[in-house]
Amino acid sequence: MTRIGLLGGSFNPAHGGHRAISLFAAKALGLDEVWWLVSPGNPLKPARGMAPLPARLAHARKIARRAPIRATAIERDLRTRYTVDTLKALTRRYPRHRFIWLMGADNLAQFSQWRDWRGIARHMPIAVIARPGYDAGARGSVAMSWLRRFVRPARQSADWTNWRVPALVLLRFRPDPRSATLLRQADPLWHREYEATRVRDPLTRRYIV
Ligand SMILES: Nc1ncnc2c1ncn2[C@@H]1O[C@H](COP(=O)(O)OP(=O)(O)OP(=O)(O)O)[C@@H](O)[C@H]1O
Ligand SMILES: O=C(O)c1ccc[n+]([C@@H]2O[C@H](COP(=O)([O-])O)[C@@H](O)[C@H]2O)c1
Repeated sequence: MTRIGLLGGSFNPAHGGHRAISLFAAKALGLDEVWWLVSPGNPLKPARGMAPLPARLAHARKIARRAPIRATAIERDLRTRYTVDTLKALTRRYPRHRFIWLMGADNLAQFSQWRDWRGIARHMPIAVIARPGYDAGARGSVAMSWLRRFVRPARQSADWTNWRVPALVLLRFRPDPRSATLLRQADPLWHREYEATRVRDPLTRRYIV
């Protein structure tokens, strides 16, 4: 049984914070791999200012190098945009893998706006990673008022494959202030260097265009 953590995101661009939280979650949860699901387009975010998918994937693959992290654009292949649909499709496609959904506290704060968010929680366990500036908002969020009753102690994290869903664990991690917003402010054209890059998806083996 392969234990996989799924970190969905725009990765516009990927950064060391993604890598650090993934390695931390992998250790805390005893994961074999973390898959970064580089989104073709977050349904709640405007397409404007979003770098092309091949550039985001190529850069994510670079940031993930030499770590047990696979950056993939598999949602393009699955033709899913909403996380609930992606998770169902992935568990169908990989029946021998066990998956846990990973997200930063900023995503938990808005989680109740996601399509069928309770369905996501019923489908697989969730691990939320602390993020500077967002932890209070996450704790007081609409989603948390329902999820609170399913919270598991962090000291039991490694046992997540035996949890009955819904199950949520809050992972304390040394605050990591890095963000894609800050990187875009510093260099809005960060994706320029990937214009002519051909990038192959490590899971589907297809070239992403
Ligand atoms: N520094 C961080 N600490 C904790 N979680 C993080 C951090 N950076 C990103 N994440 C989490 O990684 C996932 C993907 O993040 P995303 O690609 O949106 O990057 P971001 O830095 O949050 O981007 P943006 O600033 O554009 O919103 C989300 O679940 C997000 O909460
Ligand atoms: O399914 C939804 O309704 C939904 C709404 C907003 C965001 N998401 C997912 O949340 C993940 C984080 O997105 P982002 O843009 O905040 O990095 C990414 O996998 C998105 O597809 C999903």
